[in-house]
Formats: sequence, C-alpha cells, structure tokens
Amino acid sequence: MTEPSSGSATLRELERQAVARREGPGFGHDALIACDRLVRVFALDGVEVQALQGLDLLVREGELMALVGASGSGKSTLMNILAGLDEPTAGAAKVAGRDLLGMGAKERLRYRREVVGFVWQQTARNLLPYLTAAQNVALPMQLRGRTKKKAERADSLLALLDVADCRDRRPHQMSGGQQQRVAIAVALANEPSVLLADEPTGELDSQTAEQIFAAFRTANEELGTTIVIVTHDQAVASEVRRTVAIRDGRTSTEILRHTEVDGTTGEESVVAREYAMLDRAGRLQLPSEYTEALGMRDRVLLELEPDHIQIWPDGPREG
Ligand SMILES: Nc1ncnc2c1ncn2[C@@H]1O[C@H](COP(=O)(O)OP(=O)(O)OP(=O)(O)O)[C@@H](O)[C@H]1O
Repeated sequence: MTEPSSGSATLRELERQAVARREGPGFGHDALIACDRLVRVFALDGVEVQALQGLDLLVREGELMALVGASGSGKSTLMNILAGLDEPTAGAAKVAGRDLLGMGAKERLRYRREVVGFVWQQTARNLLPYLTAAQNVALPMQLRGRTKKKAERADSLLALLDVADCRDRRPHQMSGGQQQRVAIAVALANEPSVLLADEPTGELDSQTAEQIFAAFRTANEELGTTIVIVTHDQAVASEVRRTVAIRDGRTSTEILRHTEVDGTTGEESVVAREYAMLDRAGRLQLPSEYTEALGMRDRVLLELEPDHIQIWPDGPREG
C-alpha cells in the first residue's frame, strides 16, 4: 500500500517532533527551583482544602525574588514544601537537583541542613534563646560535622550582615532587626543553595524592614545565594527584580523590573512590566480587572498576528 507522500512526510515529521519533545530536556531542567503542577490538598474535618492547585514556578540560580499573594493563597504551603517540611499531594518539585517527593527521613534532614536555609517571620523561631549570636550561627555547622573554622565563619557572616557587635549577645539582648540579621547568618551558615524567607519583615517597622532587606541583598550579591522571600510588604516586593504573585494556589502574574538609562539625560530609572503566566498547557490567566473592564466572560475571540495575539470580547465587533 502506498501512502500519499506529502501525508506520510507530515506524519513522520510530527512523530519526530513528538520524540524530540519527549527525549529533550524536561521542564525546568536548568532551573535551581522547579515546581511542576504542584498540588497540596489538606483534609480539614472531612472538608478538602486545595492550598496549591497545579502551581508552576521556575527560579534560576542567583535570583533574588519575592512571592506575594492574598492571605490563604498558598504562599506558606509552597514555602513549607520547598523547605522540606511538607510534601505535595501531586506534581513535582526539585531544588538544586533534589527531588522533594518521596525523600526518606534521613535524606530530608540532610536536605534541610545542607541545601536550604530559612528565616521565619517570628524572630523567636529563628534563634535558640540560650545561645549567643555566634553560637547560634555556629550550631548548624556543628550539626553538619563541620567543626573546623566554624567560629571564624560565624564571625565573618555576622560581620557581612552588619551585626558583628552582637556576637556575644543572646537573642533577648538584641533588637528585632538584629535578631533577624543574625537569623539570616544562621540560615547561611552551611552555604545553602537556596535561602527561603517567610514574611521575614512582618514583625518589624518599615525602617528596620529596609535594613533586613538590605541584608538579603548583601547575601545575594556577595555570596551568590538564591533567595525567595514571601512578603506582604509592598516596599520589599518593589525592591526585587522579580515578583511573582500567587492566587488560589497558582502563580498568576509576574512583575519584572529592569534599569533603563535615559539616552539624553543619562538618568537611571527602574521600569516594571507585569506579565501573565502561561502554563505548560497554554492556559493563560487574564487579570480580572482587564476582563471585567471589557465585559469578557465565558469565551473570548483570539486572533493570531505575526508578533502577538489579540484577545477580543465575544460578540459583534465594530470595524
Ligand atoms: N495544615 C493545614 N490544614 C488545613 N488547611 C491548611 C493547612 N495549612 C494551610 N491550609 C489552608 O490552605 C490554604 C493556603 O494556606 P497558606 O498558609 O499556604 O496561605 P498563605 O498565602 O501563606 O496565607 P497567609 O498570607 O495568611 O500566611 C488556606 O486556605 C489555609 O487555610
């Protein structure tokens, strides 16, 4: 039997593309953090709460980014999974090449000790009250079995974060801002690939919050640590190059900022652009302000242009 040559060539080409796609690099293969359709369902008194509903997120090595979202949108759930404290119900999550699903207890402990560092909102949760700042910073190194030079490393981290003067003080002898900077030093002690911070400035006034943010920036720039900060603080969110918003357990929009130099005056300004997320199935979540402004509901009309796609409300259009 002979197939029409053009038809079989097309079929062969499609098969080749499918194989190339299947055998090619996977989703987020070059990212330091890759969350692929993450789902986390909690059962509460027989009622299911879907905290994460197919969340995709890629973070590259060396990024300093913020995660924002309304209360209950799933930010802490995501952070707990990335911190190795909780497991997703479905989906995949990888951090620095480690698969976060199905880690055994030993592996999980090592992951938390060596791959990630975290800073929590409650200053008291970050430090042991009966140890000095230097002892708190040295402790993770000791637990990892790194006894050599731990005192020197603790001192240099405290100096880097501008709290060298607190080295011999216990947490109650420090301000909230100093405690959080020492907490960042503790989180960095074992040179983690990723530093996670959940509302680290939540209990602080705005001026102190600024200093804490400067400490994160120093860690990112001087040590190259990848940092993800969950924040409600608009000032913190607008300081980073990338802010990802989470809505109803999914990443919804993203703001990227870059510096532009005016050609005539030479003045520098930060330009922010908002992007909608396009998931792997091609689904696009349009901001409700946009759809409501144009009365878009149920379905929209798409038109492919050479370099963009137009989206129109359903119904007759003038012109
Ligand atoms: N252990 C749990 N058991 C049951 N439901 C939970 C649990 N943890 C979180 N949830 C629910 O999952 C959803 C997401 O919660 P999560 O704490 O991740 O939100 P969030 O964005 O961090 O909120 P916030 O900004 O208030 O901290 C919420 O509806 C919450 O009630």
